[in-house]
Amino acid sequence: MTTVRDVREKAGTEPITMLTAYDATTAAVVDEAGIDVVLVGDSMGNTALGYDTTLPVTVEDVASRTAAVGRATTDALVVADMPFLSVGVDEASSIEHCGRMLKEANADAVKLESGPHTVELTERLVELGIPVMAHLGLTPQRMKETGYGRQGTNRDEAHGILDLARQHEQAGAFSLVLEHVPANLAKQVTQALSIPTIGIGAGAECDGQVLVVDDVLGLSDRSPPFARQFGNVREEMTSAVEAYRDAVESGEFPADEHEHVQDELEDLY
Ligand SMILES: Nc1nc(=O)c2c([nH]1)NC[C@@H]1CN(c3ccc(C(=O)N[C@@H](CCC(=O)O)C(=O)O)cc3)CN21
Ligand SMILES: CC(C)C(=O)C(=O)O
Ligand SMILES: [Mg+2]
Repeated sequence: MTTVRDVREKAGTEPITMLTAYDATTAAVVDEAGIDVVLVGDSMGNTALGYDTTLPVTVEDVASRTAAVGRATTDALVVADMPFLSVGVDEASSIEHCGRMLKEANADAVKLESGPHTVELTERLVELGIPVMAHLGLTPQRMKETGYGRQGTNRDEAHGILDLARQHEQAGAFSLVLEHVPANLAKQVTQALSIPTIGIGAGAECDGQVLVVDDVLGLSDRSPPFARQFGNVREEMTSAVEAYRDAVESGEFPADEHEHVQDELEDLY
């Protein structure tokens, strides 16, 4: 069982591995492969749920997927990614939504897309016993405002990210995702913090790395420029489904070994 303490203590020692999963089958594969952290990402909006963005994803979507992932996971830490507007609107509903992930969905921690508005909230959640992973740089829930481009590309923006990183560490976050920022910014944030940084499109100097599992497997129709495809699962799936279709259409499936004949059922009429 990986704990938030294990993850925190890995900072500056061995690399932390994190991948998303949105269902029990995929989570079992990720867990058995020895990945440290399974993130039930709101990227399920773009992947499992078929939306164009993460914005329509609900607390219910993340809670039910987190519960499924948790049932299939024995070793990895399970982190629920809080969807758009589930936190930050007001303190009480933010705490309630995050609390549901631990109480109902059995998550080990929550991740919040962070900003100036999540510093006090992070402190309050941690105080209540809800571990928080922070997330800075590209925060896709703000895509209407920022687009999907690289963040922290000028000194002002970079200082803003470094500052917020420090504030979230101070507030008690146990780790920080840095998304789509220059490698030299991610390196300096990593050096400035004692909690681990987990990068996605943030260079090699973070304490860990995360990617969307569909991108890693080769399941996505579109992937960000920073992702790497490590397999061809979509091709594998396509060839299996086509082989099934061909076998049914040709009468080759089901064959004798897949059917059962009961003697006394001959001559029913
Ligand atoms: N499958 C998948 N993988 C992801 O990594 C991912 C999701 N979905 N959904 C949620 C967010 C969205 N992400 C994205 C999506 C697109 C770019 C991208 O194409 N960036 C280009 C174009 C920038 C622009 O449009 O301005 C770039 O060059 O930065 C980056 C991150 C990362 N996340
Ligand atoms: C890519 C990670 C960091 C994420 O937030 C997600 O998958 O939703
Ligand atoms: Mg997310």
